[in-house]
Amino acid sequence: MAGIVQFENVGLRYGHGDEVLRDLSFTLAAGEFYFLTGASGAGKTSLLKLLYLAQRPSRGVIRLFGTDVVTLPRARMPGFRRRIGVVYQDFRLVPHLSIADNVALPLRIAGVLESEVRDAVREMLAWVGLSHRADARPPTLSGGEQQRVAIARAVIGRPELLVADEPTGNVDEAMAERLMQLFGSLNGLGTTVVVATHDLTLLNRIKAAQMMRIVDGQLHDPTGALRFPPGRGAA
Ligand SMILES: Nc1ncnc2c1ncn2[C@@H]1O[C@H](COP(=O)(O)OP(=O)(O)OP(=O)(O)O)[C@@H](O)[C@H]1O
Repeated sequence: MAGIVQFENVGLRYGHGDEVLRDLSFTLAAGEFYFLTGASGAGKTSLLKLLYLAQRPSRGVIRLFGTDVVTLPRARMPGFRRRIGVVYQDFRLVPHLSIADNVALPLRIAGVLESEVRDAVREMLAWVGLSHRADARPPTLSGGEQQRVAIARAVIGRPELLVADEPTGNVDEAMAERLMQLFGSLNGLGTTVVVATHDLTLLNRIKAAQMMRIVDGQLHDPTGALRFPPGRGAA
């Protein structure tokens, strides 16, 4: 399958510090499901930020949907970002909007008919078990509930690429299973999914998933190809 994301010798440093990501070269295939694992501080969030265009690399080439995004003019960034759903580690909900309006945001930005927006929001809130909180404001929700809203907002527009940073860090095991099913369904519809997590129990929930492990800022594979867990074989 075609590469939806290509990194070539990518490095990232913040300010004048040492590089926190080094020599990243890999391709993500369209329609695949990837887990990104690694110890705290290894660089998972930094790598995801490069993927969802919140950060530019200090060196190297990143191609997204076939386009070099490192040299992309700022004016073209929003068009690219709309093709990517993001579940931020800190949720980033809009505090003065209701839960339903937060979830509706990607569809409203895309100009979807209001009657369709309402149906889609109702369906999404039911999926994440929050139908009864549709009119609440984010600050009145628990951390786990806010995380579920963030997930509903990220997936509702069926993005081409979904990037999720510890998306089940605040929910119980049953909800984590349900959310992984949701990601799996989206993946079944063609979305490429990248989930960063510490939670190794998640990895077994998506049987066909591929693993990327980051160790101290480097993908743990000297060839730059994606690494698979022992016993699963190579790509
Ligand atoms: N904005 C920043 N400015 C300076 N250094 C940063 C910044 N963000 C991250 N870092 C550093 O980059 C390194 C990688 O951090 P990152 O958040 O990507 O790791 P992580 O694997 O996502 O960790 P965790 O699992 O704890 O979220 C760390 O050493 C961190 O201190």
